[in-house]
Amino acid sequence: MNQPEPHEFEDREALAQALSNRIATALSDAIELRGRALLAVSGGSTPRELFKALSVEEIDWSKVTVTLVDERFVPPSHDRSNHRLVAACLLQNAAAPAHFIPLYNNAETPVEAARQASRQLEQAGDAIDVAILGMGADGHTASWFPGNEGLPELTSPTQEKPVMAAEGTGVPEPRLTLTLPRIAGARLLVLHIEGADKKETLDQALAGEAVEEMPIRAIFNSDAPSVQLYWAP
Ligand SMILES: O=C(O)C(O)[C@@H](O)[C@H](O)[C@H](O)COP(=O)(O)O
Repeated sequence: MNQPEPHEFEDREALAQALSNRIATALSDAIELRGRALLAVSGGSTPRELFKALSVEEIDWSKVTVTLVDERFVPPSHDRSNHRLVAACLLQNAAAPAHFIPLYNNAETPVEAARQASRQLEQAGDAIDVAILGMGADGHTASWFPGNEGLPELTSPTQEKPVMAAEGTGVPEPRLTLTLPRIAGARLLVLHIEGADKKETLDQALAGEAVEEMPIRAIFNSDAPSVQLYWAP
């Protein structure tokens, strides 16, 4: 199992600032090299301050495409929508001109929505320049939930679909999620977690093997670049 490279901060504000600067530099480098940049962010509650810091970074956001690592199967007007969070906190200020690719769309089923989102993502570039992962207290990342019967497909190193539908026990709505090869292929892969409890969860994940119990292990078992771990208490 590959160990992450740790970056620890005294507080969450310092983390948000440092991580925002690092992402902005990586996006600028990608624009310089390839003329465009692709950023995939997670939702949930952790990244809110990071998004605000990132939204005022002075880079050429018109050349940046933002998408989601995962999404809840709800429209952007819903208060659990990750699209809504990103629109409110990240696609603002200097970042307003960025292009956004949603995973949720008007398709009737999550499977069809995933198919449509996959098509759009395939047009956005061969690899993600920066992917930011979060992690839940149960060891899930993206929408790869413990015990989900679709997990082997979502975390297969040979999965060709970039986006798939997913579910989790006790998770209120179906999900749409990037699959392992798309995330592991990111040029810069960051795990952003906060609080002592999540650090303990991560230590537990790094100490074991069973992906079905703690799906984040699939990342550390993969040939992803060294995961950059950003943590603050
Ligand atoms: O939509 C989501 O819920 C996610 O993208 C998910 O994978 C998230 O990163 C973790 O559940 C951590 O969530 P918190 O930051 O809320 O703890």
